Amino acid sequence: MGSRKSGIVDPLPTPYSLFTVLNMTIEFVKYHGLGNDFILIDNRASSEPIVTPEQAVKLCDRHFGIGADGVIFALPGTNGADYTMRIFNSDGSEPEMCGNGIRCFAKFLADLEGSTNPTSRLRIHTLAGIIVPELTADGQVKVDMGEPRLLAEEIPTTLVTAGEKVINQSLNVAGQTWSVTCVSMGNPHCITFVDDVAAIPLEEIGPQFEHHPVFPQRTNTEFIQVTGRDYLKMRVWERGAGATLACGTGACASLVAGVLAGKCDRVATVELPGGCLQIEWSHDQKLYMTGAAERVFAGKIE
Ligand SMILES: N[C@@H](CCC[C@H](N)C(=O)O)C(=O)O
Repeated sequence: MGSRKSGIVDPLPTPYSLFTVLNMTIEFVKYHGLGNDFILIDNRASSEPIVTPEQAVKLCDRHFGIGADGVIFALPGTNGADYTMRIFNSDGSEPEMCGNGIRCFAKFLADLEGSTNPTSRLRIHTLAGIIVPELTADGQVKVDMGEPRLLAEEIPTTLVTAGEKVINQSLNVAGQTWSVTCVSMGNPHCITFVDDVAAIPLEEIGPQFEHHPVFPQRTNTEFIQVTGRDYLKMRVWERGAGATLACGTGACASLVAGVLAGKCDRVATVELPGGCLQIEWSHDQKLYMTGAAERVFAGKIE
């Protein structure tokens, strides 16, 4: 930015205020789930997000905007659901689902509705289907995340032929062969087990997994170190958001991959840089994720 190389001057960023970008006043609340942070917008008066993907990129900017991994909209429910959740990643792309985001969403709705009922369960319509979060008595949120999908076309990936599963398949990334397992939680995940998660050069290899040609819709990538049959350490490179402090769908997908590989039990703690999630792959085949979601602050762009 603004640097001089061989006589070419790169343009400096054009200054902007968020109000000029949006051209309207917007109220928002910032939440995080284990440091995976989101701007929540009350969009109940309209069935389309009131912010465009391009505007969301600017809201998420950590230097010129509010700063977040994504923007989440609370829209009216459809097909019998109580609400609809839509989300834009910080690069403006729209994922099907977000695990940490839906816990924040449940807290946001409780705040909007003034509900403190610890047993309230909501049916939330997402692009990954109906997801059911529930506020627990200890202030956490437990989410019925639905069933994982394992077929190549459901991920989607071309790593194996349609109808097959990707379990411990070789994938060449950054000149290295990785053994990967792919799981969809509505959104795509590529999981690889490593001896030491701390040693993974995430910023360097994360983008190479994300944009690998075998993933036509890109992918989220999880690096997992198994430290016990009920304890996984995870680092994540998220599609459309980069290295984040946590990923709820990624933690669920990683537990499934661990069970399929015979490396862990069906109930485990997943430790992420931002904290821990409790994940269960129940015998009804559904994933249940339990963890924190915290309100950070409320604001108004004007
Ligand atoms: N952080 C989220 C996942 C958000 C979506 C992801 N970046 C994608 O594009 O699929 C989570 O907690 O699940």
